[in-house]
Amino acid sequence: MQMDDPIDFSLYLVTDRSLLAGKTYLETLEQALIGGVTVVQIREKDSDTAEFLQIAQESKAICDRYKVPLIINDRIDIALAVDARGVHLGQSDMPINVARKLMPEGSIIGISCNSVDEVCRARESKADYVGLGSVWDTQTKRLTKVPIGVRGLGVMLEALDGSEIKAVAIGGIKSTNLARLIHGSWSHTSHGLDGVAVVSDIVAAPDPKKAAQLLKSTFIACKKAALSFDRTSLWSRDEILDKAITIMEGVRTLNPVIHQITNVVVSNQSANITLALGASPIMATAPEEMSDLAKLSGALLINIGTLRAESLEGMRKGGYYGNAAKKPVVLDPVGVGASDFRKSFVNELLNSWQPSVIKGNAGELAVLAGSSEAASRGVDSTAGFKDPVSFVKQLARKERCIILLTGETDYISDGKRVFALKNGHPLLGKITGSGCMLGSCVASYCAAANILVKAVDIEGKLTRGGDFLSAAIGAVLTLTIASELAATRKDIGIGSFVSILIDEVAALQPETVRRLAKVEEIE
Ligand SMILES: Nc1ncnc2c1ncn2[C@@H]1O[C@H](COP(=O)(O)OP(=O)(O)OP(=O)(O)O)[C@@H](O)[C@H]1O
Ligand SMILES: Cc1ncsc1CCO
Repeated sequence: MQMDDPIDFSLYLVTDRSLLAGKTYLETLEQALIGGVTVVQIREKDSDTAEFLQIAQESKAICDRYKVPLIINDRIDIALAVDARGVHLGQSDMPINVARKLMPEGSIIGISCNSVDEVCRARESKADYVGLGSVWDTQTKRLTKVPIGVRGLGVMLEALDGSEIKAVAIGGIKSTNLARLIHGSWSHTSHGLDGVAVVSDIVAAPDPKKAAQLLKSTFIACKKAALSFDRTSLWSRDEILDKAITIMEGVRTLNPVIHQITNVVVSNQSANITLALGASPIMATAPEEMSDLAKLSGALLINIGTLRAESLEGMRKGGYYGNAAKKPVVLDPVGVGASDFRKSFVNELLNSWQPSVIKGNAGELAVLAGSSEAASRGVDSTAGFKDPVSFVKQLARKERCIILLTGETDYISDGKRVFALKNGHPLLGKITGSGCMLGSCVASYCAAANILVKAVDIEGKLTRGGDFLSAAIGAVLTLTIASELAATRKDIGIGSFVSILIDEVAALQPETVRRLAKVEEIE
């Protein structure tokens, strides 16, 4: 191992002797190295110099044996004394330019950053890597700053675009939340993490080798899957329409169970439209049954329309188990702009799991994107975007999922391509829950799409297992074309429209969809 060999940051172990579970510190370190840790940082916040030095020397000898670089937290004197590969600094430790002068040429200097400003300063000071965190709340460090969550990492990574600086996330990272971290942190400019820093999931594990192996393989698989999001489907508009129709027929023959955690206003009409599509609804909210339902169902819809504090646990677990079971999860952030409660709730959910599709009206999606451009009042959108095409594309890239923006024209993007769908009838805007029913259609179509490709695509299942772009397009076409047919009925009014719409969905023929579809790709 030479001083100028590039460091593999993928699994960065930060030590903490207070968390050891049975094994000695050195045994734990060695097991972690055998398990695949790629870089080690010795953090000894409570040791005196002599003890720190001894730990560092012993750690260095073991790391050398496994050809893994050693980094010392904060103490440049200890780093020099043991000939460590580098130092890791906090914001209130020695400035990087001073540390650079003290350390031998070619040393690695990293710094902890909690904000975009700190990342920009690290970039100006020419840090070699940044430790971004804390991602989640953690027991291993007394947090002085609010956790940034996975969705706060993307903007920090974006601030490193065009630089060679590596980035690792830190804070509460475990094998169980790693998938969410990798996907959710990806910036809309396609900048991903170079690695993850882990403390307790390895140090406090009964089997540190196994823990490290699991973290490493999960990191590699998730990074590969996250990269696959950048591949867009190459099908033409007509092929996508064919696929949407195949999925429509697939729902009718496969009858997938669609688990829906939805609002109390629309629960009944959502269950009925799911049946009309040919799928089988189960409306269930108890956190205790989320794991079983994820295995049983083909997809999950999470709609926050009538949120309560008690809803959080079920929705958090639902999405988590949905991801774990590789089932599509559709998020409908109804009225997210109406209150801070809804906003922080959705943020919390998106920090816990990866949606496959997010659907919403302009007001809702503007809030998710942190944009003030589109206005809303309660659950209704009152104005749209000047440039909906770029908006959906950017948001799809940021959230790394399909975005469906509803309105008179619906826009659907996978982050690369955008389709505009112009079917529908003004009566859809007059009834309550048309968007919510559309959420049920999207979840049903994603379930069928996921089953239809199951054998083909093993990677990237988290967000891209099925052809969710075609599924979302098919779902919109089904509801909106059915609405056009329903509206032609004699004496139709707001009340009867809902029932007739459900009848038309059940009776809709694939040829009718093909004939009436107004889908165009926007270049
Ligand atoms: N004026 C309209 N003309 C045509 N289609 C419409 C119109 N208004 C809504 N739609 C269709 O209705 C579906 C639901 O979209 P909408 O934007 O109304 O959802 P929403 O605001 O979330 O609804 P809700 O909050 O009532 O559930 C979309 O597919 C959209 O195309
Ligand atoms: C009216 C309403 N209020 C909360 S959810 C809902 C259904 C339409 O979004």
